[in-house]
Amino acid sequence: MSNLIRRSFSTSSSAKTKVELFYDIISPFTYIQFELLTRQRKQWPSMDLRFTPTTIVSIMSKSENMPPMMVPAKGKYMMKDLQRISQFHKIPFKIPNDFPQFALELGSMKTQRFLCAVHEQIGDDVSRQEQLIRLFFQKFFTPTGERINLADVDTIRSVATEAGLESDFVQKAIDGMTTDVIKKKLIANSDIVTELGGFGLPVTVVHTDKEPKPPMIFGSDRLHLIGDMLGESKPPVLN
Ligand SMILES: N[C@@H](CCC(=O)N[C@@H](CS)C(=O)NCC(=O)O)C(=O)O
Repeated sequence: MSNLIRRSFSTSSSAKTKVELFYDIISPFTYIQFELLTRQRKQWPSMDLRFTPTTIVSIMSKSENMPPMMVPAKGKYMMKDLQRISQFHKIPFKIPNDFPQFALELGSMKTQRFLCAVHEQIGDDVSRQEQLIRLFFQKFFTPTGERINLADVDTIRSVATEAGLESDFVQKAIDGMTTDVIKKKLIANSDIVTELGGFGLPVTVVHTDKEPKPPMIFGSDRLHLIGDMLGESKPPVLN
Protein backbone atom coordinates (compact mmCIF):
# COMPACT_ATOMS: atom_id res chain seq x y z
CA MET A 1 0.00 0.00 0.00
CA SER A 2 1.21 3.48 -0.84
CA ASN A 3 2.81 5.21 2.11
CA LEU A 4 0.84 8.29 1.06
CA ILE A 5 -2.32 6.62 2.29
CA ARG A 6 -1.03 5.65 5.74
CA ARG A 7 0.91 8.81 6.42
CA SER A 8 1.60 10.55 9.66
CA PHE A 9 0.09 13.91 10.56
CA SER A 10 2.41 16.28 12.36
CA THR A 11 0.26 16.90 15.42
CA SER A 12 -1.33 13.63 16.40
CA SER A 13 -3.30 12.77 19.44
CA SER A 14 -3.53 9.03 19.86
CA ALA A 15 -6.87 9.25 21.68
CA LYS A 16 -8.61 10.65 18.63
CA THR A 17 -9.16 9.26 15.15
CA LYS A 18 -8.22 11.40 12.17
CA VAL A 19 -11.06 12.04 9.79
CA GLU A 20 -9.72 13.58 6.61
CA LEU A 21 -11.94 15.51 4.23
CA PHE A 22 -10.52 15.81 0.73
CA TYR A 23 -11.99 18.98 -0.73
CA ASP A 24 -12.27 21.12 -3.83
CA ILE A 25 -14.16 24.42 -3.59
CA ILE A 26 -15.91 23.77 -6.92
CA SER A 27 -17.70 20.71 -5.51
CA PRO A 28 -21.09 21.67 -4.01
CA PHE A 29 -21.58 18.38 -2.17
CA THR A 30 -18.17 18.90 -0.56
CA TYR A 31 -19.40 22.22 0.86
CA ILE A 32 -22.31 20.32 2.43
CA GLN A 33 -19.98 17.67 3.88
CA PHE A 34 -17.58 20.34 5.16
CA GLU A 35 -20.39 22.04 7.11
CA LEU A 36 -21.81 18.75 8.40
CA LEU A 37 -18.44 17.43 9.59
CA THR A 38 -17.42 20.67 11.31
CA ARG A 39 -20.79 20.72 13.12
CA GLN A 40 -20.18 17.16 14.32
CA ARG A 41 -17.07 18.00 16.35
CA LYS A 42 -19.02 18.70 19.54
CA GLN A 43 -21.08 15.56 19.12
CA TRP A 44 -18.14 13.28 18.26
CA PRO A 45 -15.23 14.05 20.63
CA SER A 46 -13.15 11.19 19.21
CA MET A 47 -12.96 12.85 15.78
CA ASP A 48 -9.82 14.78 14.84
CA LEU A 49 -11.00 16.53 11.67
CA ARG A 50 -8.44 17.42 8.99
CA PHE A 51 -8.75 19.01 5.55
CA THR A 52 -6.76 18.11 2.45
CA PRO A 53 -6.98 20.12 -0.78
CA THR A 54 -7.40 18.12 -3.94
CA THR A 55 -8.61 18.60 -7.50
CA ILE A 56 -11.77 16.95 -8.76
CA VAL A 57 -10.57 17.24 -12.36
CA SER A 58 -7.65 14.92 -11.66
CA ILE A 59 -9.80 12.52 -9.59
CA MET A 60 -12.38 12.28 -12.40
CA SER A 61 -9.75 11.76 -15.05
CA LYS A 62 -7.73 9.13 -13.10
CA SER A 63 -10.89 7.18 -12.24
CA GLU A 64 -12.26 7.56 -15.79
CA ASN A 65 -15.41 9.17 -14.39
CA MET A 66 -17.14 12.29 -15.64
CA PRO A 67 -18.99 15.13 -13.91
CA PRO A 68 -22.62 14.16 -13.16
CA MET A 69 -23.84 17.32 -14.92
CA MET A 70 -22.56 15.90 -18.24
CA VAL A 71 -25.54 13.55 -18.10
CA PRO A 72 -28.56 15.88 -18.49
CA ALA A 73 -30.92 13.93 -16.21
CA LYS A 74 -28.26 13.66 -13.47
CA GLY A 75 -27.43 17.37 -13.78
CA LYS A 76 -31.10 18.32 -13.38
CA TYR A 77 -31.58 16.01 -10.40
CA MET A 78 -28.37 17.26 -8.76
CA MET A 79 -29.60 20.89 -8.83
CA LYS A 80 -32.89 19.94 -7.16
CA ASP A 81 -31.15 17.63 -4.69
CA LEU A 82 -28.68 20.33 -3.63
CA GLN A 83 -31.45 22.86 -3.13
CA ARG A 84 -33.35 20.38 -0.94
CA ILE A 85 -30.42 19.22 1.16
CA SER A 86 -28.97 22.68 1.77
CA GLN A 87 -32.40 23.84 2.98
CA PHE A 88 -32.78 20.75 5.15
CA HIS A 89 -29.32 21.19 6.71
CA LYS A 90 -29.83 24.98 6.98
CA ILE A 91 -26.73 25.83 4.97
CA PRO A 92 -27.02 29.15 3.07
CA PHE A 93 -26.36 27.98 -0.46
CA LYS A 94 -27.20 28.31 -4.13
CA ILE A 95 -25.53 26.85 -7.19
CA PRO A 96 -23.96 29.75 -9.15
CA ASN A 97 -26.17 30.86 -12.04
CA ASP A 98 -23.54 29.84 -14.63
CA PHE A 99 -22.18 26.80 -12.74
CA PRO A 100 -21.75 24.20 -15.51
CA GLN A 101 -20.09 26.69 -17.83
CA PHE A 102 -17.81 28.06 -15.10
CA ALA A 103 -16.83 24.60 -13.89
CA LEU A 104 -16.01 23.33 -17.36
CA GLU A 105 -14.30 26.44 -18.73
CA LEU A 106 -12.49 28.07 -15.79
CA GLY A 107 -12.73 25.73 -12.81
CA SER A 108 -11.01 25.92 -9.44
CA MET A 109 -7.45 24.75 -10.18
CA LYS A 110 -5.87 28.10 -9.24
CA THR A 111 -7.79 28.32 -5.97
CA GLN A 112 -6.91 24.72 -5.12
CA ARG A 113 -3.20 25.35 -5.81
CA PHE A 114 -3.40 28.44 -3.63
CA LEU A 115 -5.07 26.49 -0.83
CA CYS A 116 -2.49 23.75 -1.19
CA ALA A 117 0.28 26.34 -0.79
CA VAL A 118 -1.49 27.77 2.27
CA HIS A 119 -1.77 24.28 3.82
CA GLU A 120 1.96 23.79 3.28
CA GLN A 121 2.66 27.11 5.01
CA ILE A 122 0.29 26.77 7.96
CA GLY A 123 0.88 23.08 8.60
CA ASP A 124 -1.80 21.55 10.79
CA ASP A 125 -3.43 24.78 11.98
CA VAL A 126 -6.88 23.37 11.28
CA SER A 127 -8.87 26.33 12.57
CA ARG A 128 -7.13 28.78 10.22
CA GLN A 129 -7.59 26.37 7.32
CA GLU A 130 -11.25 25.98 8.21
CA GLN A 131 -11.93 29.72 8.26
CA LEU A 132 -10.37 30.17 4.83
CA ILE A 133 -12.04 27.14 3.23
CA ARG A 134 -15.46 28.19 4.58
CA LEU A 135 -15.09 31.70 3.18
CA PHE A 136 -14.22 30.37 -0.29
CA PHE A 137 -17.24 28.03 -0.22
CA GLN A 138 -19.55 30.80 1.01
CA LYS A 139 -18.38 33.23 -1.65
CA PHE A 140 -18.74 30.69 -4.44
CA PHE A 141 -22.11 29.22 -3.42
CA THR A 142 -23.78 32.49 -2.35
CA PRO A 143 -27.56 32.43 -1.68
CA THR A 144 -28.01 34.91 -4.59
CA GLY A 145 -26.25 32.73 -7.17
CA GLU A 146 -23.59 35.46 -7.71
CA ARG A 147 -20.20 33.79 -7.46
CA ILE A 148 -16.59 34.84 -7.13
CA ASN A 149 -14.13 33.86 -9.86
CA LEU A 150 -12.02 31.00 -8.49
CA ALA A 151 -9.66 31.35 -11.45
CA ASP A 152 -8.71 34.95 -10.71
CA VAL A 153 -5.62 35.64 -8.57
CA ASP A 154 -6.84 39.06 -7.34
CA THR A 155 -10.08 37.48 -6.15
CA ILE A 156 -8.15 34.72 -4.38
CA ARG A 157 -5.99 37.34 -2.70
CA SER A 158 -8.98 39.34 -1.54
CA VAL A 159 -10.80 36.30 -0.07
CA ALA A 160 -7.65 35.20 1.77
CA THR A 161 -7.16 38.69 3.18
CA GLU A 162 -10.80 38.84 4.29
CA ALA A 163 -10.26 35.49 6.03
CA GLY A 164 -7.56 37.16 8.11
CA LEU A 165 -4.34 35.97 6.44
CA GLU A 166 -1.52 38.53 6.50
CA SER A 167 -0.58 40.06 3.14
CA ASP A 168 2.99 38.71 3.00
CA PHE A 169 1.71 35.24 3.91
CA VAL A 170 -0.87 35.48 1.08
CA GLN A 171 1.78 36.68 -1.39
CA LYS A 172 4.00 33.71 -0.48
CA ALA A 173 1.14 31.31 -1.17
CA ILE A 174 0.36 33.08 -4.47
CA ASP A 175 4.01 32.70 -5.47
CA GLY A 176 3.82 29.05 -4.39
CA MET A 177 0.81 28.35 -6.66
CA THR A 178 2.91 28.33 -9.81
CA THR A 179 5.69 26.11 -8.47
CA ASP A 180 6.12 22.45 -9.43
CA VAL A 181 6.22 21.50 -5.75
CA ILE A 182 2.67 22.75 -5.15
CA LYS A 183 1.30 21.52 -8.50
CA LYS A 184 2.69 18.04 -7.77
CA LYS A 185 1.46 18.08 -4.17
CA LEU A 186 -2.11 18.80 -5.32
CA ILE A 187 -1.96 15.93 -7.79
CA ALA A 188 -0.43 13.65 -5.13
CA ASN A 189 -3.37 14.47 -2.83
CA SER A 190 -5.76 13.55 -5.65
CA ASP A 191 -3.85 10.29 -6.20
CA ILE A 192 -4.49 9.32 -2.57
CA VAL A 193 -8.21 9.59 -3.30
CA THR A 194 -8.05 7.43 -6.41
CA GLU A 195 -5.71 4.89 -4.77
CA LEU A 196 -8.37 4.46 -2.10
CA GLY A 197 -10.96 3.85 -4.82
CA GLY A 198 -12.37 7.38 -5.06
CA PHE A 199 -14.04 8.67 -8.25
CA GLY A 200 -15.51 12.02 -7.19
CA LEU A 201 -15.97 14.31 -4.17
CA PRO A 202 -16.48 14.70 -1.29
CA VAL A 203 -14.21 11.95 -0.03
CA THR A 204 -13.85 11.45 3.70
CA VAL A 205 -11.19 9.05 4.94
CA VAL A 206 -11.45 7.61 8.43
CA HIS A 207 -7.94 6.75 9.63
CA THR A 208 -8.76 3.74 11.75
CA ASP A 209 -6.38 0.80 12.08
CA LYS A 210 -9.28 -1.63 12.04
CA GLU A 211 -9.12 -2.23 8.29
CA PRO A 212 -6.08 -2.92 6.07
CA LYS A 213 -6.73 0.34 4.19
CA PRO A 214 -8.37 3.35 5.86
CA PRO A 215 -12.00 3.38 4.73
CA MET A 216 -13.00 5.97 2.14
CA ILE A 217 -16.52 7.36 2.17
CA PHE A 218 -17.93 9.08 -0.92
CA GLY A 219 -20.64 11.72 -0.53
CA SER A 220 -22.19 13.99 2.06
CA ASP A 221 -24.96 11.52 2.90
CA ARG A 222 -23.05 8.87 4.88
CA LEU A 223 -22.38 10.69 8.16
CA HIS A 224 -23.95 7.88 10.17
CA LEU A 225 -21.34 5.45 8.78
CA ILE A 226 -18.49 7.79 9.75
CA GLY A 227 -19.93 8.00 13.29
CA ASP A 228 -20.14 4.22 13.41
CA MET A 229 -16.51 3.82 12.26
CA LEU A 230 -15.46 6.20 15.02
CA GLY A 231 -17.39 4.16 17.57
CA GLU A 232 -19.52 7.21 18.42
CA SER A 233 -22.94 6.33 19.75
CA LYS A 234 -24.58 9.73 19.20
CA PRO A 235 -26.21 10.07 15.79
CA PRO A 236 -25.20 12.95 13.53
CA VAL A 237 -26.92 16.31 13.99
CA LEU A 238 -28.43 16.93 10.59
CA ASN A 239 -30.30 20.20 11.05
N1 LIG B 1 -24.87 11.42 -3.14
C1 LIG B 1 -23.70 12.25 -3.01
C2 LIG B 1 -23.41 12.86 -4.36
C3 LIG B 1 -22.07 13.56 -4.42
C4 LIG B 1 -21.75 14.03 -5.83
O1 LIG B 1 -22.56 13.90 -6.75
N2 LIG B 1 -20.53 14.56 -6.01
C5 LIG B 1 -20.08 14.97 -7.30
C6 LIG B 1 -19.20 16.21 -7.21
S1 LIG B 1 -20.00 17.58 -6.45
C7 LIG B 1 -19.25 13.84 -7.88
O2 LIG B 1 -18.06 13.80 -7.71
N3 LIG B 1 -19.90 12.87 -8.51
C8 LIG B 1 -19.26 11.74 -9.07
C9 LIG B 1 -20.24 10.67 -9.40
O3 LIG B 1 -21.41 10.80 -9.00
O4 LIG B 1 -19.85 9.70 -10.06
C10 LIG B 1 -23.95 13.29 -1.93
O5 LIG B 1 -25.10 13.48 -1.51
O6 LIG B 1 -23.00 13.92 -1.46
